[in-house]
Amino acid sequence: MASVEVRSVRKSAALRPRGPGKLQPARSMPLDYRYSAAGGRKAANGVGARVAVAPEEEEEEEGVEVGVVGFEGDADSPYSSQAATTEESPAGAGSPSQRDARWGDTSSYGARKKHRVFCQLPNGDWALCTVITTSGDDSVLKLPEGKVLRLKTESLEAANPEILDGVDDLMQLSYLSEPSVLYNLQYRYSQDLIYTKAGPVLVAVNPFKKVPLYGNEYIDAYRNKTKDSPHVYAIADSALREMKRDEVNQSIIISGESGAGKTETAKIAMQYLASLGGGGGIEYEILQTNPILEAFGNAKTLRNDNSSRFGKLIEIHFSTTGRICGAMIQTFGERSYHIFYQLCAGAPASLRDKLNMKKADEYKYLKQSCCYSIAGVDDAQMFRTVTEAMNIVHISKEDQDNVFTMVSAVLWLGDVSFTVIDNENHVEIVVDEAAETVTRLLGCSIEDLNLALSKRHMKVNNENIVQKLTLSQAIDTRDALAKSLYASLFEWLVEQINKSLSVGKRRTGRSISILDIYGFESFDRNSFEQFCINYANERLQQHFNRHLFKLEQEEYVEDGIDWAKVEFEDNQNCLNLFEKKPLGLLSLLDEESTFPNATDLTFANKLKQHLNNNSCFRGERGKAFAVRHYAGEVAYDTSGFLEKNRDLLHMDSIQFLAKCKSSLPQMFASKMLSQSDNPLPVPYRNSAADSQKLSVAMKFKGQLFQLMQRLESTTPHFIRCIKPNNLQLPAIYEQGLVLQQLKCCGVLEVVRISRSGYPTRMTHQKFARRYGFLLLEDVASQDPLSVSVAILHQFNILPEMYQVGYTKLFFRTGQIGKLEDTRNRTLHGFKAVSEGIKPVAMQGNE
Ligand SMILES: Nc1ncnc2c1ncn2[C@@H]1O[C@H](COP(=O)(O)OP(=O)(O)OP(=O)(O)O)[C@@H](O)[C@H]1O
Repeated sequence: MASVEVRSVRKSAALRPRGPGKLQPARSMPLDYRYSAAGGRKAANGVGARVAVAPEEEEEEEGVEVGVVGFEGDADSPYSSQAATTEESPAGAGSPSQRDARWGDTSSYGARKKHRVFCQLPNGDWALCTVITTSGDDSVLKLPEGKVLRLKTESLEAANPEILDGVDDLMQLSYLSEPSVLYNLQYRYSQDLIYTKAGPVLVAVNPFKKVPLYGNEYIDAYRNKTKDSPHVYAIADSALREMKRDEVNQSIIISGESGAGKTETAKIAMQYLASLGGGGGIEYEILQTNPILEAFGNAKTLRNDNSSRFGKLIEIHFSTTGRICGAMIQTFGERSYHIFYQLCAGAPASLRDKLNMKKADEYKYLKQSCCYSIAGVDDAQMFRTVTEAMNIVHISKEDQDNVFTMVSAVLWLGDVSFTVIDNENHVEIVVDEAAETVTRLLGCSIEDLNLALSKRHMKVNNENIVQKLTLSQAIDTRDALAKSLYASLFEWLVEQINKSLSVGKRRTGRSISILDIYGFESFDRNSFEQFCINYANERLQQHFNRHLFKLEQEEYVEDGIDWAKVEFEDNQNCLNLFEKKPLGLLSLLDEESTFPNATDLTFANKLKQHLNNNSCFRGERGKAFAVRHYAGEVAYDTSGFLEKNRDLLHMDSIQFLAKCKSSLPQMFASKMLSQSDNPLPVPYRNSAADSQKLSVAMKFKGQLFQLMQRLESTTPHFIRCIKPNNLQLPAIYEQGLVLQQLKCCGVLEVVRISRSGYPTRMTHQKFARRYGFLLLEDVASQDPLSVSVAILHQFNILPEMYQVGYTKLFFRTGQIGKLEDTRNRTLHGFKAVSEGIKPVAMQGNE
């Protein structure tokens, strides 16, 4: 979206911080929201169920032996034979076990002496405690810090035995309740184990400090498989292996809220791929795109000191030998900028003179935030890092100068001021240092600049007239020009980077794409930006659902294996609400944007008129409406929607750029003109209603569709980044905040389905071809199914760990990995691990 104002740099309404609890609480989520039974409502129950503990009772209970957790041999233990099942078990109404039955993981549960349980504290957090006694409906519990309290037994949640504390895959938890998951992640987080698997998904909790988990030693360990704990490296490694093994493009899809760690995670994944696939030098260039994109595309916001204001897909291409041979970056969305501060702080004297640079706090656009530095960041040093990175990705010195000239022009444009020349508030620009510097940097005359910013050509009743602009119109025109110059500059820069990384003829079609996209947003006030971001997240969620729930289960059914369907929340209805033609949110927005007399209020009324019966839509008072997103309900304020959606840079401004003598403005203008497929001759395309230019929302939708298409042809690997606190500080883990994010991305359902499902599959042919040589006999002439079954027997894969479908074998997690290890060891000439098997034939192997 080119809709973020330049003046929003480092602080703007759109980038306001998200304070604790700003995401909608369960109360405001859809009524049928799947977690409601276990989440917010229970908070009320838990707290309401509290009964005061009399001091003497406390005394008495203190005497009871605590601290020993004895689960072995206990009928209620998750380790008892019937409890080990992953199937849902019936449970008493309203009991925690019933609530958790939805997770399909709990056996019938009753609080027993010495059991560990979770109880909910008045602040809503869950605390792990020990049952001291149970009598009637109540249990007396001991909190970790020694306090004793009495609660209704039915408000308690079963806790897993100590042996499961901190397991590295949530799938291993016997009780998969919200408190268990929160506790497990917190347990690991407190030991700097920030990565945890949730079945196929990697959960990454932002440490907000350096953790000793990266670098060559770790990369080697994951490459050589001497480490297998959850890690971004492990995900990147799987992507690389699967790309080679299956000859299918891969994607690593990283999502999470602002400040959750997506960009860092993307860099860590790139680092691993560069290290394993590198050698030719291009990998270094790819890594160096990060400082450039961050300088021009990231800004300090109150939520994140280095917040990406754009989405990024980087496609890394590999040669047939598995070496990186190029990359391509696609960006989408809004952008704002560290580079202003870096240029002010770091430009060498000659450049400073040439661009007539001032200090950051002297520019109007930068003054508004009163925030000129970021703790721990040296802007001048960053400027040198950026220019060095530009050298590495082959952006010539001349082009670099042109880029910084534009950055300076944007800053100086903000300082261009106006004088009122008549009593109708019409204006002219003030010819001062600002105006003169802008004209020098862009290569135009003062007259041209004045004309562009103070007058507008209009077509009224087929007649061309020149309208003088009022002060506020002139300011808007100036800001729109600055914003558009910057947006064009960013786009151009990405194009140059792509040229430099271009794969050209070396392209093999094999690639790993890393997607770093802004997460779901819900603030007190949500505008057009949140509307677009949340729409994108609905699409991505559907991709996630499709791969982890829908396709997976469809495949089981199609292949005829024994499978009980697991329900999941499909967000198709919400996507329809956005995309349906002609009565979806986007179509209605576009239609209204083309009416000259339409206002944000008429738009809101139109939505209410047509969509009130849609279960995902709720009309609100005045200009507001709410959407029931998969992650909760968000209320949008339509103020500014139409203007932001039109986002028209007036033709006078485009023509002004086209006339400038500097090379970049000319290039930007011709691009803007070519992007517009308006049939009218240019001089007459003068009003918003005339323009056939794609609306911002439609452009966004188009980019999103392209992105989804690209992702659809890849095998996805998902990483969900979690922000443990809003303070950007280490060692603070806010349960409510973490839970909200886990809910937003359906982590618990994924674990549930993966635990009972068969995430790895392979056709009989491929399986026989790949592992057949490990059998003692010559299998070339046998049919693939018999060979497959023979392999399964040979390697003692337990019957509950796989299913044989019509066309494929389906495995529970981890089974193929064992076979793969054996295959690799055998291929490398080692003795096969399993019962002294030696290969007799190597037929059919790659
Ligand atoms: N693995 C990590 N190790 C150390 N610090 C981290 C890690 N991941 C994130 N951080 C810290 O958190 C900050 C925010 O991370 P990042 O910029 O990646 O968030 P983001 O999700 O991309 O946010 P946005 O959507 O606003 O761009 C980083 O600047 C860094 O300080």
